[in-house]
Amino acid sequence: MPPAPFIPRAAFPPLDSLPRSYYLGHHAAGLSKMRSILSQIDMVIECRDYRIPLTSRNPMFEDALAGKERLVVYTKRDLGSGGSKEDIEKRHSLLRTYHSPSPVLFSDHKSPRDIRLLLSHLRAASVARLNLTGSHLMVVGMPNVGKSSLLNALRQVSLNKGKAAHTGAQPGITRKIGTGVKIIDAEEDGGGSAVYLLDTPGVFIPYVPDASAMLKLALCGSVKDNVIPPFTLADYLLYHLNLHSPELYATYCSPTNDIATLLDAAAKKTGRLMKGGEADWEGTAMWMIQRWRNGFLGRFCLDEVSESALVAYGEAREVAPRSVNQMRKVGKEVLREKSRARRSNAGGG
Ligand SMILES: Nc1nc2c(ncn2[C@@H]2O[C@H](COP(=O)(O)OP(=O)(O)OP(=O)(O)O)[C@@H](O)[C@H]2O)c(=O)[nH]1
Repeated sequence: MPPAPFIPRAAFPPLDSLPRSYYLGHHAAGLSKMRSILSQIDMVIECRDYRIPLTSRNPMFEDALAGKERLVVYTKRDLGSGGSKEDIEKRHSLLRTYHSPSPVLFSDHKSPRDIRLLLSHLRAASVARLNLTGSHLMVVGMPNVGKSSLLNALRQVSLNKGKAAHTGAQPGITRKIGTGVKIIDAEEDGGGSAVYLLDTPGVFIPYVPDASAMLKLALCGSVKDNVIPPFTLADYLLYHLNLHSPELYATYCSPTNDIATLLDAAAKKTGRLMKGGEADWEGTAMWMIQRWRNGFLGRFCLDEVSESALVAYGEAREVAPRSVNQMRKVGKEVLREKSRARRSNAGGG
């Protein structure tokens, strides 16, 4: 008798005890500073992660930076662009319509073509502004979405200059708003004034109401890796790998819905063993998550981008202003709670 076909999990088990916040002091301070300098800014570039186009939206930006010319850039395009050309074009077209009238661009920071397209958009917008003192732009987005990498890439391709901003694989590398960095030189004969870009710290959402959204954000690196246990995150990754193709981990084991089986097999194969020969689950889970983040374990989106998903998302957005206020309240409470805990730790120890 042939073996029964493998059936992936249709849903990830609910995790009520999962942390739902990663709102830090420098996030709140960064957002407040952005608000205070907004009048000096001509355009906001809002970065979102291509793998989670809906989940990486931070409604607080829309609230705090409302009324400014806005460009949406989907970063890390290369990490989510598996699938057919038609599928990718359909996804892009849906996202463009969804954000209209704000323009939308997709970028891989290592693709000179993507960066040149972005530069020509920024140059055209700057020419239209007729601003003799130069255009001043600000890049915003969730932690680790790729803001500083984008700034460096724009500067490198446009001016052939080295890194101006620190980047890293963990969130929170940029913690303060510095000064604008030139990314486009002024051109003579009315060709446009110089363009400066201001990097900002990533800002997380004070409270993520949906556990699966928290898992997606953590898997994409918006949350520090000690917030969600690596075993849970690897299990969530396995859930998505199975929805795409169990072939993605075929070098380690046959299709499975059991993360322990996959971690045991991968640990054995890669030598991630502890004393006594037992598999190092935590180390192997982290290694597997990094492999996916670097594009070596499938390149796919975690958010579904379809007409119906966008309609459902748009309906949820209708209530956004109220939720933003609620989120702010929860965010403040989270910060208060943290400082209370710090004080009582200091007092007790
Ligand atoms: N594959 C790929 N990786 C990217 C891309 N853009 C950024 N990265 C990587 O993503 C990680 C985070 O990039 P950063 O530019 O530091 O992110 P950030 O948004 O400035 O982070 P914060 O400091 O938390 O605000 C780094 O490891 C980058 O190399 C991209 O387009 N493709």
